[in-house]
Amino acid sequence: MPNIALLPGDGIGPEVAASAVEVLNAVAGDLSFDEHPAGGAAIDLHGVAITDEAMAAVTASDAVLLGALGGPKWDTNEPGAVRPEQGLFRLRADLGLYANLRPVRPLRALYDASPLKRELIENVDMLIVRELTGGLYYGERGTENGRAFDTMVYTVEEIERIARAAFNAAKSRVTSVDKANVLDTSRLWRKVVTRIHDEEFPNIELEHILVDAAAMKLVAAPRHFEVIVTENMFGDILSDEASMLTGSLGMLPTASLGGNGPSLFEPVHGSAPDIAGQGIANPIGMILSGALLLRHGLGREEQAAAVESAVDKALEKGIRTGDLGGTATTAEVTKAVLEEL
Ligand SMILES: NC(=O)c1ccc[n+]([C@@H]2O[C@H](COP(=O)([O-])OP(=O)(O)OC[C@H]3O[C@@H](n4cnc5c(N)ncnc54)[C@H](O)[C@@H]3O)[C@@H](O)[C@H]2O)c1
Ligand SMILES: CC(C)[C@H](C(=O)O)[C@@H](O)C(=O)O
Ligand SMILES: [Mg+2]
Repeated sequence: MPNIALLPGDGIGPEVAASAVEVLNAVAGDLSFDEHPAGGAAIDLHGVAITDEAMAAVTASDAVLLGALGGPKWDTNEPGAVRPEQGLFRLRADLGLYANLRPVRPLRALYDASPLKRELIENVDMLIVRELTGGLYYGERGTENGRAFDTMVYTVEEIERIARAAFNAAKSRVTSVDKANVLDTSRLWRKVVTRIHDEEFPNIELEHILVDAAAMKLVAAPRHFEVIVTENMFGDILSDEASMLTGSLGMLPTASLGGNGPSLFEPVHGSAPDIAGQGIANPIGMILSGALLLRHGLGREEQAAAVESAVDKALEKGIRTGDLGGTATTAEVTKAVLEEL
């Protein structure tokens, strides 16, 4: 019986996590869920964003399902203060999850929900491979004497392994996104990605694009992209931008892979404090994260595909939450997906 560590988190996290659990239980009857507070919920209870006990349970689990962490209640500008996001950083780092896969597949039923023209997004099938345990998020930082600093560090080994993850995921083309006209880390990134390509993946086409131009091209010609590989913060920003090809930030799932233990699955979106507690959050990004958990976390391709197909069919029938221009509640969308399963 696979044991799933469930970290619903804050804001809409628990609302959408409940939907994903319902769907996972419907498609796979043999999962057990072991729930722990994380983020703001853990700060309120224990004063830390994730406890050592929760980390031990997570480490011993078969896969981790996370809702979202954070919110205005715990926002502070005090340097060194405990913040909900620290729970996320500890999970990613301690589990060694350096490869964050963010698939962007606009569904036909939602072409009209995107602010982009239909002819631009038709047949887009993109994967953003975001480096997740390096760069600015994990560099030395500080605030002192009226100045603050965050440092961006990448090692050759960190770039090699994320490059391999991207080339392995690609059928024909990888676009590496950097800022090599400015940053030393990006110049190293470009050099290492090129070497891994030339030595190990010569049959895949490799191109390099600067991040500012990539941000433009993502909305001007999204079909151009198959696999995008990029450093931690560029990947964070570009994936929220890319979510609008699908109609809403609430649509995108992610898989964080690469460690020796369990992998972690969470939607791209955050705790959405502006709509939390109303039962109107879009649960699809979270439900699709459950599908990625079945596929990458438990090796259950058939069950993963069944969830994805149920989501497609439910949306084809017209049900939508407010972020997609509809009026359905989280529970109604979840029920519609369950009916298609
Ligand atoms: N992985 C995570 O846990 C994660 C990710 C991103 C942000 N956050 C945190 O969440 C908090 C809020 O951040 P934010 O407002 O910048 O980003 P957000 O992703 O929470 O919300 C941005 C906008 O998108 C909407 N939205 C997001 N998900 C939605 C959904 N499922 N259905 C409908 N609408 C949805 C929100 O209502 C909001 O208008 C912050 O504390 C941030 O640090 C956490
Ligand atoms: C909450 C925040 C720290 C996080 C990140 O930047 O990694 C989120 O935006 C994400 O995309 O998972
Ligand atoms: Mg983000």
